[in-house]
Amino acid sequence: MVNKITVVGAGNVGATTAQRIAEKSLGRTVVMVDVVDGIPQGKGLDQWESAPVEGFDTRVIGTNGYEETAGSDIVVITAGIARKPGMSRDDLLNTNAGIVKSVSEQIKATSPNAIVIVVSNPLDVMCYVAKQVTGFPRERVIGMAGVLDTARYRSFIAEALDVSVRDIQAMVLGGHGDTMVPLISYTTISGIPVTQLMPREQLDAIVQRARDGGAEIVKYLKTGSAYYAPSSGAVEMVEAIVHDRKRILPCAAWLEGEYGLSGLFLGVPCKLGCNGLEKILEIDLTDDERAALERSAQAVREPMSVISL
Ligand SMILES: NC(=O)C1=CN([C@@H]2O[C@H](COP(=O)(O)OP(=O)(O)OC[C@H]3O[C@@H](n4cnc5c(N)ncnc54)[C@H](O)[C@@H]3O)[C@@H](O)[C@H]2O)C=CC1
Ligand SMILES: O=C([O-])CC(=O)C(=O)O
Repeated sequence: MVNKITVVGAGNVGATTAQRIAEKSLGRTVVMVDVVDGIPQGKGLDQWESAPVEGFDTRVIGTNGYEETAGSDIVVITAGIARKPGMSRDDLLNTNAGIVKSVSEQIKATSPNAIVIVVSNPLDVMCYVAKQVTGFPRERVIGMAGVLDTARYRSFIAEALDVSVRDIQAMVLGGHGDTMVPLISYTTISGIPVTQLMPREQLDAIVQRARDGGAEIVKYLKTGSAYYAPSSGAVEMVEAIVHDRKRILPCAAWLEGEYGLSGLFLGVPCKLGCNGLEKILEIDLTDDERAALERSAQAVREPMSVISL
């Protein structure tokens, strides 16, 4: 385990992330920070009181300031507003850019060596804000979206084929929005190409459902967006880093020429280990997949261009 993991934002995603980190004993201490007085303190205490039953020794604390977060090994940023029915993730842009900017300034000042995992939406642009404001190298600013989008895609395929989710290998690349790029050519069931087990029409419907996966939950919840699967996604990345697993996971990474793209965050296959982003894998894509990735990049560049930092 590492010494300290901070989760900024003690709302739905943040609090669930903190509890999952504690239950997996990934850090000696988990610090939850939020601007609302009492919420991180109350949730942190409540989580710590679950420790004797769950059997973890990770101390969970909540605070409104950054003193207790000083020297964190990993910081997960979940601060920001969530969308409601009828909104796109880009509708959160201005509000969340301000929030992620102020959070990033605090992280830079108090945890200058941290690896930052961004969750706040619109994800790819918020990663850019965090990287610009902290000035951290790209190895230490990584976005969570691909793991979630892929988990949704995998869960739908497992359900349709009535097989274990464990046996579905897949990757969803691109931005975390309507233009995300599920890679059918790399989707296998224990090594068997999915196209051998499912008619193309059914697969296309699953791809579309995965793309709309966030909106599907928003429609049900009405007051906010998904948090169980998103927190699982963030914690899978934390775990890969804490245990130096060298996992290959789809994450938002700052591109410097990979896939012919530069100067933006986009979901690509990444190797995660104790140094954070250790490598971006450049895999072969079909012409359609490459074109879809380029469209997705364009959809990230547009909101990026209107924010001022
Ligand atoms: N990347 C992804 O795949 C996903 C991203 N999200 C995004 O994560 C964010 C959080 O979602 P939820 O937890 O459901 O929202 P929430 O509303 O339940 O929690 C957000 C929390 O952030 C806090 N906050 C606001 N400003 C802050 C600041 N300056 N410092 C610290 N805390 C601050 C709020 O007080 C609130 O407790 C949203 O932007 C949402 O769109 C959610 C799910 C998946
Ligand atoms: O849909 C949203 O706004 C939250 C999110 O990013 C997701 O659940 O994929």
